[in-house]
Amino acid sequence: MAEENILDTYQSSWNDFYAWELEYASEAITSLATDFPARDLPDAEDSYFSQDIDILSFRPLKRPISGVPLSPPKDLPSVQAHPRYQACTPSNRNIMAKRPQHNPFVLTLFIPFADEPRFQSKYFLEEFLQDSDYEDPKLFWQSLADPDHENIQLQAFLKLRQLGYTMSQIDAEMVLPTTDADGLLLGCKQRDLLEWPGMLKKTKDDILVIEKWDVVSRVDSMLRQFCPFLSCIQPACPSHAHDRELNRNVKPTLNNSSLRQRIKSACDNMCFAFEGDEYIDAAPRALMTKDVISLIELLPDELPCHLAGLSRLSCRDAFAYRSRTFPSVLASGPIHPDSPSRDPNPPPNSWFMERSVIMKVRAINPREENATVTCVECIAHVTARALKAVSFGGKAVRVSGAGPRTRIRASPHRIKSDPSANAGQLPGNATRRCVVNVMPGAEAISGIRGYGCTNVPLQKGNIKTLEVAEAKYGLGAFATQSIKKDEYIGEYVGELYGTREHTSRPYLNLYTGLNYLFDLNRTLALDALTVGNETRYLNHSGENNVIAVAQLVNDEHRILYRATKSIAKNKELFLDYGENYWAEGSFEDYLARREERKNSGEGTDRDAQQDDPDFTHGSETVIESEEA
Ligand SMILES: C[S@@+](CC[C@H](N)C(=O)[O-])C[C@H]1O[C@@H](n2cnc3c(N)ncnc32)[C@H](O)[C@@H]1O
Repeated sequence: MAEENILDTYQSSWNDFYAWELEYASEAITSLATDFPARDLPDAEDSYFSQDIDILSFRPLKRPISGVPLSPPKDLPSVQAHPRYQACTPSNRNIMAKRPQHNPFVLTLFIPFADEPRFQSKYFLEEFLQDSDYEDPKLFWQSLADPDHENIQLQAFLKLRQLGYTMSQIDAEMVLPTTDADGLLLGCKQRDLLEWPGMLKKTKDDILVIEKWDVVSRVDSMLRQFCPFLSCIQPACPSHAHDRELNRNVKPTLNNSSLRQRIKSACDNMCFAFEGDEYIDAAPRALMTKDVISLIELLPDELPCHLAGLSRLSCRDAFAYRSRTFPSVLASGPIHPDSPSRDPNPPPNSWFMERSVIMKVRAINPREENATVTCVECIAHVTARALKAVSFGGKAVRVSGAGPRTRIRASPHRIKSDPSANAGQLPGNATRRCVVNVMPGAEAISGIRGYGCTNVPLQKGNIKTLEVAEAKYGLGAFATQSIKKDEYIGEYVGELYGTREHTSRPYLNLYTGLNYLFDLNRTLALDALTVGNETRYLNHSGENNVIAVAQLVNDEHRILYRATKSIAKNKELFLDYGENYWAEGSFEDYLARREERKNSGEGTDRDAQQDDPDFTHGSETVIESEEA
């Protein structure tokens, strides 16, 4: 009986959801199916779009789960698809590609272009298998987890709760995924579930009856599914890729001064780096709720900047509430003798202030020792204590006074540089001093040469709007306004991965004739095939009007596009891809080389590339320090 009721409830949730969702999805997709604007092109006859265009049409859903009959959805309109492009997820920043697994099972959902004989699926699968770093991997079909199911199952669960079923009764029938740690509620893949008319909304009471729906479980599940850096919402975020376990019942090991030592960059103007201990009493009491206290108790050594992201407090409030929760953190010196705050190479005391001051004192000549300058744009509530060890041009500077007209003095001894600044393959002499949120005047001095941080436009995201339209070589990027010489255009973003990983990508690129790979250096590449923005549409020309420049921003190696000459409105933007880009020739050349190697027992083209120190497959960049 219980099983029947659960099935019925599941069925009705399913029907309600799809009665709404198909129409919603249809509207959303129809609104995307716009025509590209027509342009007068010199070679319109070899237009890329003379090829067949697929028609995407919706079909009624099959029964998605055995035992749950569905009422057929109503017919939906056909939508004309864009020309044959693989999906491009708009993104304003790089994301880490999935790393190759040391796993005997290589999973695939489908083989792209499998119905086209020229594609040669067997070769693709050979390459695809090499994406695993396991010696003898085997290929498996992967079943697709539909995100809609989470919505429906959660809805059914809430309805059953309302009918008086307990969690263990629901679990016992095994119709819905179980509610334990790996089950429906805590294993939920989505943070934001869709809402539809008539759905049961989770009220505060509903949340309370779900035994594990407390802040500890939520944080725990977030740590398992998303970036371990709590305030970051990117799954598999490249900048914060480190493992972290959730500690329970732990006491803080860092006092406030150790926390201050740990901060390498301020999160915003409300960062605790700007506040002294006097703020602890001044912070508003009303915001210090039970959930906030649970969070602080759960993560007692978390930086306030991270706690702020999770608790939706300002960083300085998170700092104040931590100090109130654990009054011992006010003591000076490590709280425990083995405290991790005993960093052998702690960053300079006023690391953050160092950066803000550097940007404001551009009148100083870095070669001039003992010059006294006035810090004209220092943030008003900077304290003299925080400014005691600032540096400029590699020289330590002394500070006297505080506030907007703080005076700083250069002295001949060098300040110790941050030991992690050159970790990884970072370009040239790039440094990471230029952090934009703390430099209100930075845009004014973000010139190409001379004083200032050239990476500021990247950090600010001040991009030029580009129009993507049909061009001589497929789609191209066009200026929607005139762009001046040396102006910043945008950032080339994509999936970040090792040049030796994802060996099946180049095969696909050669087949489609569309290659969005961009070598960052000899070991790292960006691929905008499935994740990117308008800059992926810049075509190649030897007479380019744009160059790509590698820059370092907050520890990350990023690609900035800049105009090399003035570009009039409506003109196409071109980049010089460099010789290596075209080195592999056509798909047919590649297949012929491959056959030849196979017959002579020499292995694949990829093996040859691995042995070739000069092999690269992306565009070339200019490497530039972020401080000119
Ligand atoms: C980074 S994408 C540029 C955008 C591309 N046109 C599109 O439609 O998505 C690079 C691809 O554009 C095409 N392409 C760009 N410049 C070209 C050129 N000068 N000659 C021939 N093909 C070009 C090639 O197919 C190349 O793999």
